[in-house]
Amino acid sequence: MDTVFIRGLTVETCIGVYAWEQRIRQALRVDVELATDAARAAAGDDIGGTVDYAQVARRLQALADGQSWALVETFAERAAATILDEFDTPWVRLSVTKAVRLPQRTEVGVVVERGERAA
Ligand SMILES: Nc1nc2c(c(=O)[nH]1)N=C([C@H](O)[C@@H](O)CO)CN2
Repeated sequence: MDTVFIRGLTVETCIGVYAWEQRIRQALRVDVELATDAARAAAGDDIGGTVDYAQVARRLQALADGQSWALVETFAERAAATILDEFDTPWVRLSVTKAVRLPQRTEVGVVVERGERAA
């Protein structure tokens, strides 16, 4: 199985379980891997034969812009479902990372994997 990936995409959204977090926007780092057939795309040398990672990145920012969330899990789940629904891929792994103070600056987050991964 081949993958297209996006690493280190920063999106801003309203996210957090505390009331103060629902009044601000915070940055999330999103890393995405999605299944594709790189040989098919390469044979035609055509963006139509693969998933356009630029379109995926724009869609994820639009999702982040359009709603507020309590949990990073919720954003990750919705982002994975959106990719499977709207792009030509059967499988996605998506990692969402948030910077917090615990009390020192720490990265936290979640990884979800959805769909069927071909052999
Ligand atoms: N499993 C999770 N635990 C926590 C989350 C979360 O989204 N998933 N969120 C918070 C707070 O919003 C925290 O990030 C504020 O700094 C705490 N635990």
